[in-house]
Amino acid sequence: MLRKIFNPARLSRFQRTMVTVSSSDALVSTEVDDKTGYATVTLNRAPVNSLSLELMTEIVKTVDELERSNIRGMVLTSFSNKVFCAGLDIMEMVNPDLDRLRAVWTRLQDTWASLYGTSFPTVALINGHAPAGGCLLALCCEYRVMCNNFNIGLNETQLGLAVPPWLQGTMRQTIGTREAEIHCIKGTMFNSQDALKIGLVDELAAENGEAMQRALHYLNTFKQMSPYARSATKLLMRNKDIEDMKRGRKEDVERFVENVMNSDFQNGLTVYLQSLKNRKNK
Ligand SMILES: CCCCCCCCCCC/C=C/C(=O)SCCNC(=O)CCNC(=O)[C@H](O)C(C)(C)COP(=O)(O)OP(=O)(O)OC[C@H]1O[C@@H](n2cnc3c(N)ncnc32)[C@H](O)[C@@H]1OP(=O)(O)O
Repeated sequence: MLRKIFNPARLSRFQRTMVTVSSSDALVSTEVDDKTGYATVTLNRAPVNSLSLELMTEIVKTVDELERSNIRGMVLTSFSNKVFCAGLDIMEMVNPDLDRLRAVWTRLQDTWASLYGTSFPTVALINGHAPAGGCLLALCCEYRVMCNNFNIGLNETQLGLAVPPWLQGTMRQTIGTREAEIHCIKGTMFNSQDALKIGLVDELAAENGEAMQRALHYLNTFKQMSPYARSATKLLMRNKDIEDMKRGRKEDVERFVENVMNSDFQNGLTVYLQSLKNRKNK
């Protein structure tokens, strides 16, 4: 069954919808161009947009609001021109409170489902590094434009985390089964050129302005197309994955909690955090 379908009857409402901008201290800010109907959603959590419970809650809220306002497309990007998103906030996993840890994983599932299942077209403008959960955000979008000289990939296994089945599936869909298996297991991080070669991203750009032009070009390809046919086709392709995730979500949360509470994982995390700091001090 289709979960959400673009409703052309609601278009007239959209045409009256004007520019929306969130407050300057918001974790996620949104601007809608009233001429094109395209929203630019900017992740705004300094320094590296790591996915805390609060940031993920804002992402889900933003996508839900955009879904209700009938925009014609969305570009997801970062305030920083160095890091698109550094993945899950590692601090959420250090000696965590169990209820909050469960909420974090549940919200990551929600973030994936809402971004992956938008009726409108989505482009990730990857203007910085995108490890793990950062790569996940990009994979949820339909199209990926990446700036040169950054890294992207699902490096969870390098951190001692297993990649959940729904995230593996999104990777499989993007780069194919064989490559997804190899690179999820290895936890490969790709530089921009290699990410393009393997199909993890669709286009490269020298800088942000060019990346935005390429992102808008993708959105413009749907200008003359029936929004109904477009979104119905997308959702018919994606809804089964979302339903599958929802069916197994409780077990998925418990696997994550077990993984994180394991003492080897906690020890590894301390070493990993220290290695991040040492790298910085070099
Ligand atoms: C079968 C089912 C099993 C269930 C189990 C499931 C588990 C699967 C999990 C799958 C989902 C996703 C998981 C994740 O996302 S884990 C997080 C992975 N992220 C990383 O490894 C990124 C680490 N960071 C970096 O590599 C670099 O910081 C980066 C390249 C992103 C940027 O480098 P840069 O030099 O610009 O910045 P700094 O390294 O100096 O960082 C600035 C400060 O930010 C802190 N930082 C960085 N990343 C994170 C993070 N992810 N969380 C929290 N904090 C982060 C860093 O320590 C610096 O802090 P200080 O200024 O205080 O030193």
